[in-house]
Amino acid sequence: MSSTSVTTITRITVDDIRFPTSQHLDGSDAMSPDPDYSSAYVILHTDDPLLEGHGHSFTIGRGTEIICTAIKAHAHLVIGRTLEEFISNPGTFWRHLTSDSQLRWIGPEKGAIHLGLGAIVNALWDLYAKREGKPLWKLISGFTPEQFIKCIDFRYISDVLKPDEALNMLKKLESTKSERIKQLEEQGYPAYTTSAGWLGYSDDKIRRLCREALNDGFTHLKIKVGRDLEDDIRRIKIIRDEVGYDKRIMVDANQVWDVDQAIEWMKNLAQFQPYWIEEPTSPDDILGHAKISEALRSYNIGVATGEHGMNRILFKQMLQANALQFCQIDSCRLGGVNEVLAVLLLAAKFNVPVCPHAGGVGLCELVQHLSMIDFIVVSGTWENRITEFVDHLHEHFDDPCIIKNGRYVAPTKPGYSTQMKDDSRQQYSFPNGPIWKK
Ligand SMILES: C[C@H](O)[C@@H](O)[C@@H](O)[C@H](O)C(=O)O
Ligand SMILES: [Mg+2]
Repeated sequence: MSSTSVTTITRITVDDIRFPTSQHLDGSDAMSPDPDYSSAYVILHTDDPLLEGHGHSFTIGRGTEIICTAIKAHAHLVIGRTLEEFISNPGTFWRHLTSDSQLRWIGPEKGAIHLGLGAIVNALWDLYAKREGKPLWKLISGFTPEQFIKCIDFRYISDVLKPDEALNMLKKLESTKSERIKQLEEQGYPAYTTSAGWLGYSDDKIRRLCREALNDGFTHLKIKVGRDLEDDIRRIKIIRDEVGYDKRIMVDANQVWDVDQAIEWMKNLAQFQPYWIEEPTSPDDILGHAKISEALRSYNIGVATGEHGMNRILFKQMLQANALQFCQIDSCRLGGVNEVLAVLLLAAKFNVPVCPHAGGVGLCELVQHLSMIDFIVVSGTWENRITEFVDHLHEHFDDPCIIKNGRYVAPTKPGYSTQMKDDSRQQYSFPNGPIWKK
């Protein structure tokens, strides 16, 4: 801690912010044909007028008001608390936030209440990082293994990963951390793009965006599938035609299939050598994912899932059951940074690469920090790891992510890159902002 003063959280403000992305079918997939990328947005105000923590949870339009209410329901758990309480034991503070005896009933640790929690927790980390004058990835990379462990609530995962074991994993990588920080600052973190692959895009637009992706240095592209097999085959052919076979293509079905249907459909797409199939079926179906993984192994197609992974317990079981080959943490679906760190550790223990879900609005800004922490502190490698990037709505952020040559450039501004511009928050405020009044 760089300062000895005490900072108290005095009030919170919550905003419902929606972008009309459905107009151009940006973000469209087989399950969500018309998403309006949105943010349930919270500001933690403090008794220091110059210090605020900003956080948000990603939604796709209707229902954002429910997450805003869920955020407000946590207000009594943070107002009057000090930043120093959070800093001195972030894991205990996280347990406090998830343990309200009545709120728990509408979770626990899942659904709307957990999305609300994620926004608050992300805002706390933004506040902490801003106070320390560091970007979040650098703040956490600078923690001792003991400090890192203190961020995590091991309840419900200690049967698989005990704090002592996690501590030893982190200690093994401690002496080489500075080399990785240097590598990261020089080269950036590997990314892939989904910008070309939305289901509602025309063939011409797909072709143009594929070319742009190659020009921008991307080597991995993701596209949406699952609405119609013939259409999938036609669209993947276009993309293979544009990018060739030395680039990797991932496909994403956004939960539309039954388990056996997923296997059959993917056998039909195997000729195009997809690297992974993402969300082939219900995000809660651990054994279903295991069956799909097993069936597609000989085709060299991995299963990726996690953007709807509600908590660390689900990830624990997915990993135990060999149900995923790519672990897609989501910075808002999980209960913010603390729970993400738990899942990073679990994935490292099972030797499964973490390839975060991003896109949306503001998710790229957040997950870049998490991948960087994974690289420097937890897994110690970026081998087989790529973080999603989608080129939408970055202009609304104070510290937008930067992609250079297909890689995320390490952020340098203090905070968690969560802060949206005041003007954007006003313009896109739902339903009374000027954009929605039109
Ligand atoms: C509705 C959204 O755009 C999703 O399609 C998107 O998050 C997607 O699953 C992704 O992996 O980027
Ligand atoms: Mg997806």
